[in-house]
Amino acid sequence: MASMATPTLKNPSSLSLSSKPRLPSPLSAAFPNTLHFPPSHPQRRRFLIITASAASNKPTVLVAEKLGEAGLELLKQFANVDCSYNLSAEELCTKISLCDALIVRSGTKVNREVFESSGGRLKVVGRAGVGIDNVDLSAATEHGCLVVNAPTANTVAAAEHGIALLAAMARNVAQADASVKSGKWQRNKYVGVSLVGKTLAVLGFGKVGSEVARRAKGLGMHVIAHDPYAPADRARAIGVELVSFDEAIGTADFISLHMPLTPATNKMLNDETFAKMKKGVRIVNVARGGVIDEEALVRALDDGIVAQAALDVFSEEPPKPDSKLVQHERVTVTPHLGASTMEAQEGVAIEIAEAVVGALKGELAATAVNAPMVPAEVLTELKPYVELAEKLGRLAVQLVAGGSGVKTVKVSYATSRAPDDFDTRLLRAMITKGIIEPISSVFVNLVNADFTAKQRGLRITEERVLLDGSPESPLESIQVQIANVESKFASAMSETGEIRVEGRVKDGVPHLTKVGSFEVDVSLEGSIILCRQVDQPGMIGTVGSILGEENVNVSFMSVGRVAPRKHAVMAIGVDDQPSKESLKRIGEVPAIEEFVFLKL
Ligand SMILES: NC(=O)C1=CN([C@@H]2O[C@H](COP(=O)(O)OP(=O)(O)OC[C@H]3O[C@@H](n4cnc5c(N)ncnc54)[C@H](O)[C@@H]3O)[C@@H](O)[C@H]2O)C=CC1
Ligand SMILES: O=C(O)C(=O)COP(=O)(O)O
Repeated sequence: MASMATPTLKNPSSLSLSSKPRLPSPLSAAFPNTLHFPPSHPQRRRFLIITASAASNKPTVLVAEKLGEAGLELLKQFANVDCSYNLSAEELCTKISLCDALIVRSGTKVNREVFESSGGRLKVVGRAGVGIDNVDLSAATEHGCLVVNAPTANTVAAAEHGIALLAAMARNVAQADASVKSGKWQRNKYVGVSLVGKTLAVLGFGKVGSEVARRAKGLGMHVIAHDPYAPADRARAIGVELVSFDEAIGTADFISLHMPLTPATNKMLNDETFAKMKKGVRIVNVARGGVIDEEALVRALDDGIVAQAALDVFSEEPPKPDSKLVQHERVTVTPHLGASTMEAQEGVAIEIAEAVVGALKGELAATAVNAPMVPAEVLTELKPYVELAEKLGRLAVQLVAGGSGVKTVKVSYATSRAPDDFDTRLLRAMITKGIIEPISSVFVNLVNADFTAKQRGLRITEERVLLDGSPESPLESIQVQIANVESKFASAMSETGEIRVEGRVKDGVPHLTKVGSFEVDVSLEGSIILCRQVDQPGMIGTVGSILGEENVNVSFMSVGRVAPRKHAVMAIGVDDQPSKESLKRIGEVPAIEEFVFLKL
């Protein structure tokens, strides 16, 4: 009849490291893994050893590629900074297990092996730049590692380099320079073409693409663009017409590439697409080498379809010295210099240092690449609900009878906010965390919650119950139901056969307000004993005095009943864990039909 939760359950309070102060950020709940390991977790042991030997409890940031001084200074105020450039893949994998964060540019492959080698310690990868094609985002997400980038500080530098290559290519600057330096004076050989009046097709009309377009218009070019996701009004605002891909490549005298490298853009320019281009087209690539099939480009150059190309980026960097493309007479090359101005590098370094420090503090970075970006003010507002969500998940899963696999969870949010004004991703992640962590060794955070749920075959469906009234508070209540399982506390089952717990936030504190079909009201602090009893006088006193005799402090008691003198559920909040003996004594009270002790 009476039952207790398994002793292996983890308690969030046991997750915090006493040697490491809790960070003051209100958002640390979203990234509890940045600070907390349960006592049994191997990572905790390693962490303690490292902090002890480092004689400080600062996190360690590995900076694997050259970063501007201002960014390094920011990092050093918060972390131990290890600047180790030119690491081999093997060295990186060895070092990474001692690091909480890694900062790279485009020259470091942060692949699955890196995340696996980190042993769970790596919390954040900062890409000091835009393109994150060198970071295995799936592996990062699976390992609960946040990836942030610095998306704005090098935009102008990349655009200026695109324009520099465009002009240099059209006037054969690089070839003529090499010729003069070799003692020649070939004025007729290096006659160029003019830019004014020519059509430039910008492929990828994002930050860099639109800055290139703006500058090209200043040079008197007719600019068109192709970007399936760009808003037409942004293009119109700078006098650029958005056209189809075929129209762009079919009418352009010059093509400038500015899309990210993704499976969809990989080798976008290939034999087939070169064949659709205007004969004599000139191509600039400051995006990524992989968006061009480089062998096809050599063929297109040799066939006269492409008159010239100017390339800052290559599918393999550095390219082989004898690469036909690099050595081609009509190709101008630079060694991935798009972002390399003094100004951009200082800006990027500050942008990435701030993002990495913020993430290590448990804040959500506005430049998160593999996690929902939730604005800081929304997070502050949601904080008590985040806590409520995790605790309801923890309670619900502890009510499941051993052996029943948890597969189907239904979450209902009662809110008067319109759907587009109420983002549930953070709450869903925390419910997932609450459900999964007590029954596994996996650590769940906002980054890996959906992935972990999917991997475990846990299906979480969400519904909103729209309430009338003022949308001042984001949420009235959260209900978590687990279907197709048995409960070790039969009274937790709803009329429709699911384990059901419901809670709300009162004065900023999460409360449990419903168990099964019983209304209760107990603040979700400490731990909880739920008892079902015959509703009769003196029950609160009886159980209270057993706990008092055992020196267990009761923080809250609440009784919910179906009807007077029938069954009632008593919820008792306790500060300390009662001994087995006191739980046994509670179970022996004749009027108590069942009870369960739940850790929060
Ligand atoms: N060479 C260098 O040093 C630098 C290179 N880059 C590269 O430039 C790229 C663009 O950077 P931003 O403009 O800052 O990024 P962004 O994200 O602002 O712009 C990328 C644009 O490409 C568009 N796009 C996506 N798929 C497309 C497709 N199939 N066809 C056409 N357009 C598509 C997107 O809708 C977006 O508007 C980065 O991904 C990076 O790879 C960026 C900075 C420096
Ligand atoms: O920001 C980008 O996407 C870039 O390509 C710049 O690369 P880098 O940081 O100079 O290696």
